[in-house]
Parts: sequence; C-alpha cells; structure tokens
Amino acid sequence: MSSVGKSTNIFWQECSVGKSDREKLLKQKGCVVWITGLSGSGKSTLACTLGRELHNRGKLSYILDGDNLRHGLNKDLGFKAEDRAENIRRVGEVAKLFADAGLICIASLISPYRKDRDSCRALLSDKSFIEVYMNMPLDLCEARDPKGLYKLARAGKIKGFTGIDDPYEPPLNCEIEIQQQDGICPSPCVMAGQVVNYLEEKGFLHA
Ligand SMILES: Nc1ncnc2c1ncn2[C@@H]1O[C@H](COP(=O)(O)OS(=O)(=O)O)[C@@H](OP(=O)(O)O)[C@H]1O
Ligand SMILES: Nc1ncnc2c1ncn2[C@@H]1O[C@H](COP(=O)(O)OP(=O)(O)O)[C@@H](O)[C@H]1O
Repeated sequence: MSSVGKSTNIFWQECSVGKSDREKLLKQKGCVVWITGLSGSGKSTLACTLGRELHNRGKLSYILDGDNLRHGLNKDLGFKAEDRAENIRRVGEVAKLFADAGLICIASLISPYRKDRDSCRALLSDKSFIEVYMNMPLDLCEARDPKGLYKLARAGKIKGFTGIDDPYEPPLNCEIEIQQQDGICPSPCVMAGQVVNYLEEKGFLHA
C-alpha cells in the first residue's frame, strides 16, 4: 500500500507482460526523444521528419506535439510559468508511458524551463531520455514566423512570448544539438539523420 500525491491507499499492479517483452515484439527499445527550442526553431519539422524516417525503417514512434496537445489533454493550460510547468509535467508522464509501451516517443515542445525538462528526464531510466536542443538564433525564428506570433508579440498583442518577454533556458547537457553550419540551417532530412544516427549508435533501433 502506498501514498502518492493526493492519492492514498493505492497499490502498484504488476502484469506478466513487461516493457522488454513489448520491445522484443517491436524489435526496438522504448525511449523519449525530447525536442526543445524556441517557437519557429523547427521542432515540429524535425519531429515529423524523424517520425517518417523511423516509420520507413519499420520502427514505431509517436509524436507528442505541444501545439497539438494544447487542443486536448492540455487545453486547460495557458502560458504562465505554472501552466507551462504543468504542461511539461503531463507530457513527461505521457511520454514515459509511451516509452514503457516500447515506442520511440518524440515530444516536441518549447519546454523553456530547464527544471521542468530535467524533471521529465528524471522520470525515465538512465539514457532513455534523449534531449535534442534546436539551437537556432532568435533572429532566424523570428524571420520565419510561420504563424505570425512573433509579430504579434513584438506589437505587444501577445504577452509572455518565449524569447521576447518570457525566458528560454538552453540545455546544459543535451544529448543532441541541432545548429546552423556556416550560417545555414541543416535540411529537415539532415536534422532527422543526426537523431537517427544517435538512436542507431545507442542501440534503440534493435531489441
Ligand atoms: N506566449 C507564448 N509563448 C510561446 N508559444 C506560444 C505562446 N502563445 C502561443 N504559443 C503557441 O504555443 C506553442 C507552444 O506550446 P508548447 O506547449 O510547446 O509551449 S510550452 O512548452 O508550454 O512553453 C507555440 O508553438 P511552436 O511555434 O510550434 O513552438 C506557439 O504556436
Ligand atoms: N531545417 C529547416 N530548414 C528550413 N526551414 C525549416 C527547417 N525546419 C523548419 N523550417 C521552417 O521553419 C518554420 C518553423 O518550423 P516548425 O517546425 O513549425 O517550428 P516549431 O515547431 O519549433 O515552431 C516552418 O515554416 C518550417 O517549414
């Protein structure tokens, strides 16, 4: 019997089919690829390109995209610090479940606060949380501005926009960093290739 948060008198239920059984079935290892970076840095582009590349290789992945989750699971949350923290906490817990199911879970959220990302890392076993930092300059993200949000933020029509009047804390020890080479952003395929190579090298693409 245990007590967790507000729940008391709860019991952990074990089942005979476990994570390693599912991993054998899927011929891969469950993990979380956590993509963090400014709005417009290319998180969703990398997530989708990576998802496609893994699919082509016969590997099962699932994308948890911040924008999409805010249409459902997280629709009660806004962008103040506590809401962002709760957003990341929930997605971290969901990502952990997907990894336990044996999938390569690709989470793409701004996740601007280091403490919140580190709490998600702490939910996973050693090495199965792979933090990918989209290290793109604010100028580039702002020039892209595909949703026109930077323009609105600069005009004061959105308050607390990450990178403008809300902080982004870059990772200190991420597993993968995606950045410009000689002032040019790598193509989506090259970015995804960098992550696939990492997954391959660390043995996640085999049971
Ligand atoms: N104030 C503010 N700051 C940052 N972003 C904002 C804001 N308001 C709306 N949006 C839009 O919401 C998307 C980010 O959602 P996330 O869940 O990833 O954000 S967070 O991790 O909780 O910070 C983000 O999507 P991306 O551009 O794909 O990053 C924006 O489209
Ligand atoms: N590697 C890339 N090269 C060129 N354009 C890119 C690249 N990655 C993303 N983009 C473009 O930048 C914009 C923002 O990308 P997106 O993936 O939506 O960013 P985010 O999810 O971080 O907000 C989109 O218009 C997208 O097509």
